[in-house]
Amino acid sequence: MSAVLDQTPNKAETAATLFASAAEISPKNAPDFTSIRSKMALVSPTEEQFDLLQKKLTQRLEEGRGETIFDIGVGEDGGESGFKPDEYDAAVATLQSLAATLESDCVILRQRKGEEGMTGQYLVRRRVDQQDFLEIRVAVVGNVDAGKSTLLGVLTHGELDNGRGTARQKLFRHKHEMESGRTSSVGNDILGFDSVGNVVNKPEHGSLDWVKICERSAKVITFIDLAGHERYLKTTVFGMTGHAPDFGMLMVGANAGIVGMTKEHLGLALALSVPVFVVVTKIDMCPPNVLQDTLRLLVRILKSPGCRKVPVMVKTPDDVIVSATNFVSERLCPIFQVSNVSGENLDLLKMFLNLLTTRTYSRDDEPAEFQIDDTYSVPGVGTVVSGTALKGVIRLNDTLMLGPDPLGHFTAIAVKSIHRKRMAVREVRGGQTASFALKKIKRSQIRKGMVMVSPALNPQACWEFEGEILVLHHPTTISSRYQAMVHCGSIRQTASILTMSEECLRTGDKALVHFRFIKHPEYLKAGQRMVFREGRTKAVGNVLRLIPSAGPANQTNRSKPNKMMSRQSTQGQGQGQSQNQNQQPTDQTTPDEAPDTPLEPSLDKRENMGQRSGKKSRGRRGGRGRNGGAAKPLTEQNSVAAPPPRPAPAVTKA
Ligand SMILES: Nc1nc2c(ncn2[C@@H]2O[C@H](COP(=O)(O)OP(=O)(O)OP(=O)(O)O)[C@@H](O)[C@H]2O)c(=O)[nH]1
Repeated sequence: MSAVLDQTPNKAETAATLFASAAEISPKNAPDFTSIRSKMALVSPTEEQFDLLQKKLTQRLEEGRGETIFDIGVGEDGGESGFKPDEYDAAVATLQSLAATLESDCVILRQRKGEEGMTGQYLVRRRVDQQDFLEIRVAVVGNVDAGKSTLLGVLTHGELDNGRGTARQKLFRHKHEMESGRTSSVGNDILGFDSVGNVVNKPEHGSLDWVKICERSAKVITFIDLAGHERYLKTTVFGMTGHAPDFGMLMVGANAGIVGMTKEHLGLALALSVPVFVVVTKIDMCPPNVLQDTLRLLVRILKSPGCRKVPVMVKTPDDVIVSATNFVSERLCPIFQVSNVSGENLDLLKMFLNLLTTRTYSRDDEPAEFQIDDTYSVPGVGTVVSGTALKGVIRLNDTLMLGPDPLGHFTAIAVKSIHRKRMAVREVRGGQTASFALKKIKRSQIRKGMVMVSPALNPQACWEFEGEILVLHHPTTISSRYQAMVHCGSIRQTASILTMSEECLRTGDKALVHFRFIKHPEYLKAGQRMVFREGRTKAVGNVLRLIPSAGPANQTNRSKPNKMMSRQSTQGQGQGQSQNQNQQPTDQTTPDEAPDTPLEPSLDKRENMGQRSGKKSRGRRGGRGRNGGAAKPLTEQNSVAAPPPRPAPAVTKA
C-alpha cells in the first residue's frame, strides 16, 4: 500500500523539464542532455539530438507507465515560449516521428498563445499489445441516490439515462466470476481508452465483453463501486485500503447536496491520502439556486482546514487539462457538474479520466509483492486469489511465498494461471490488479490480508508494530489495552494498544502507539497508511516500525481489553490509581463482532451541514451505537453514568 500512497506526482512538463528530471534519476548512466534543453531542439534536431530526444522520451514513457504529457514551444533554457507556425509544425512533426519510433501515438490536447507564438500540449501514449494496458483504479463513493450507478452505466455503456434508472440497469454484475477478482461486496466496472484517447467500450446486446475492452485498450479505468455498501464502514474502508485506489470519485446529487455519507467518504479518502475529484450530478433537474448552494457548501468544505484542498470548477477542456496534469501535485480538487440525462459535461469527465495517471510506481526489477483481497474456489480451476500487485512483475509459473499463516509462516506456492479483468495474461506488474489460480493449496488456508511475495524478500510476519496515529474521532478517551480494528492495505484485524506515548488520547490527539494483533501475525511494512477504528471511533496514521521480536508466546502485555472510557471517569481519577481501576469496559462485544458503523464525519465540527432534502441516508445509522441502541451525545449526564464494570469481553472469536 505504501507503494500506492507514497507517490510523487505526475505532471505535465515541458519537454526539456521532463527530460532534465529523467536525467537526474540516474546521473551516472544518463547521457548529457544539455543539447536538447532548448525548445528549438524539437524543431530541427541533429541526428545526435534526435537520439537523445528518443532516449528521454523512452524514459518518460517508462516513468508514466506508457504515457506522458508535455508542452511544445516551452524550453528549459529560459527563452520566450511559443513557436512561429512553421517552427511549430516542424516541432510537432519531430514529436510525432519520435512517438512513432517508440510505437506510440501522439495527440494534441490543447494549443495556447505564448510570448513568441504558439505552444501546445500533447499526449504521447504507447500502443500496447492486446494483453497489456495501463490500469487506473477509481473508488466511487458518495451518498445513496447521488447517481453513482447511473453515471457508471452511462460512462461504460455510452447511453444516457432517462432519469428513472435505465442506465444503472445496464450494469451487470458478475458476482462470482473468478476473473473479475471481486465479490458482490465491491462492484467493478471498466472503461477502456485506446492509444489516442477514444472510449473503446462497445456494448453488445446490452452487455460488455471485458476481454474485448481490455484487448482494445491502452488504458483501462476500473471503477471500484462502493455503492450500496456505504453504510458499512468496514467494507468502505476495505474498498479504500485493500483495493488500492489511485483516486476517489466523490459523487454528490446537486439537489440533495452534501448529505449522509458524503463527508465521511471524503474524510476517509483524505485520511488515506487518496486524491479526490467531485462529480455533481443531476444538474438538469436542479434549480439553479439549489445547485449554487450545493457548490458553495462543497467549496467551503474542501477549503476548510480539515481538507485544505483547492477546488477547481471544471467547465472547459482547458480546465480538464490543467486539473488532470496538476491533480496530485497541487492539492487540486476538480469539481465536475454533469447530467446523466442530458449528457452535459460528460465529455469533460471522460477527457479527465483519459488523462489520469497512475500513482503506483514500481520497477520491473523489484521483488514482487501482491496483496490478497479475496479468495475463491472455482470448479475445475481450484483455489483462486485476487488482489493488487504492488511491486515488481509476477509471471506464470513463478514461485512466490504465500503467508503469513496463523503461525507466521510463509509457504512456497506456484502461480498456475493469471487473469487481468477476466483476460488470461502471462504476467502482472506493480499497480495492476489480477487473479491467480494457485497450485496445491486449499482456499481455507488463505485469507484476505495475506500476501504473495518474492522469495528474495525473505518475508517475516509481525505480531506487533509501532504506529503514529491521529485520533479523528473518539467519544471519550483511548488508553492502553484499547482494542479496535486495524485496516492497512488488505489487512483487517483487531489490534490491541500495548503502550502509548501519551497516557490517554482524545479526538484530535496524536501519539506513538505500540500495537499488537490479537489473532495472528501480519505482513506489514513501515510507511504504510493505516486506519484504526471501532464503532464511531476512528484514527488514522502510519506504520512506523515493526517489532520482529514479538512472538505469539509473548503474552505479557495482554490483559483485559479496554473498550472505552467515559471522559468523566478518566478525568476524575488521580495519576496514582492503577489502570485496572481506571478502565471500565462498557460492553461485551469484541471489535471484530461489532456491526459495521459508518465513519463519523470528520468535518462536522468545522462545517454545519443540514440535510436539505430532509431524506435520511440509508447509509447512516442515525448515530446508533454498536449494540443497536441510539447513541446519545456525550453530556455531563451520560458520561457520569458509566455502566458498572462487566466481565471482560472475549478477545478472540472461535
Ligand atoms: N434527472 C437526473 N436523474 C438522475 C441523474 N443521475 C441519476 N439520476 C437518477 O437518480 C436515481 C438514483 O440514481 P442511482 O444511480 O441509482 O444512484 P446511486 O448513487 O447509485 O444510488 P445507490 O445505488 O442506491 O447507492 C435514478 O433514478 C437515476 O435515474 C441525472 O444526472 N439527472
